[in-house]
Amino acid sequence: MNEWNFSKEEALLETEDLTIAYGNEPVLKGINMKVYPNEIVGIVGESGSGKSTLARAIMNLLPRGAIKFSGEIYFEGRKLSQLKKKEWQRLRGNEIAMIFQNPSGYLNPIRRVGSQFIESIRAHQKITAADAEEIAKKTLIKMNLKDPHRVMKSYPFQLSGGMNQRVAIAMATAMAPQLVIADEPTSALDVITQRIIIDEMKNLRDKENTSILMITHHIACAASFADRIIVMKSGRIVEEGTAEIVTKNPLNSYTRSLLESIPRMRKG
Ligand SMILES: Nc1ncnc2c1ncn2[C@@H]1O[C@H](COP(=O)(O)OP(=O)(O)OP(=O)(O)O)[C@@H](O)[C@H]1O
Repeated sequence: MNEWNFSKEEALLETEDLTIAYGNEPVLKGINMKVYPNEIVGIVGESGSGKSTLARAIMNLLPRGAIKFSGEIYFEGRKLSQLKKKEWQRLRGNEIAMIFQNPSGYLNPIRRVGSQFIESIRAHQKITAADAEEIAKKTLIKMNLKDPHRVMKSYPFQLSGGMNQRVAIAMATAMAPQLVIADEPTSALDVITQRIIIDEMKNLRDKENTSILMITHHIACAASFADRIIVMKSGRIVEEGTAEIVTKNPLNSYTRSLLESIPRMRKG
């Protein structure tokens, strides 16, 4: 049992009646969802359905003063609203890591990738710079960056967008956090690299028991990756279930329309 008295039978992450508004109209309306240990959950829905707001709310990255927020978020049974600044620093990166659609918010443009990566590892683990460099290079190789030495020596602007995104994913996953929240992490990557990244994230789950909350527009992508799918529309959860049931036997007409759009896109 850890310091938070968390039992592994419980959800790792849970939202309770989470409602968030930027103005008067809520963009999340009473969201109740859970992610269990060692589970991959896909959140799908059209643009504007509130997926990113949900991810940022979990990471406490919303401008609290500028939003209306009600409900609660629990991580390992603990109310996140009660965490102090220091506890948030430990939680982010160590226990929950987020991968954004665009790595530019993550990487400092005027520092070499290697020093940023080594520093981020050493912020979470008491090891030498040489050991941190070893971990960083191994993680970069896993992300199909075949020349980790060159990547470590480069500034972000010397790498392609897809390479920077893989660096960001490597940095987020190097410490094997308990939960990775990935917001459209592979949308800027070519299909082969997408497959490698997805397989690597599955590996992380299998080897380190990391849970993954993956946000995507594409229900087909979620179906190939997730154990469970949550479908969101206009700030509400309209359907959820195992990936197999949701894709083979969807109950909601919106889920059916997402599924029907897959062959239409291929034909176009
Ligand atoms: N900082 C903000 N200020 C005001 N409104 C916002 C802000 N961020 C998001 N919104 C609004 O909240 C709603 C939900 O946006 P959100 O980005 O969470 O949706 P999404 O499902 O992630 O969309 P996408 O797939 O396009 O990223 C949208 O109507 C959006 O315009």
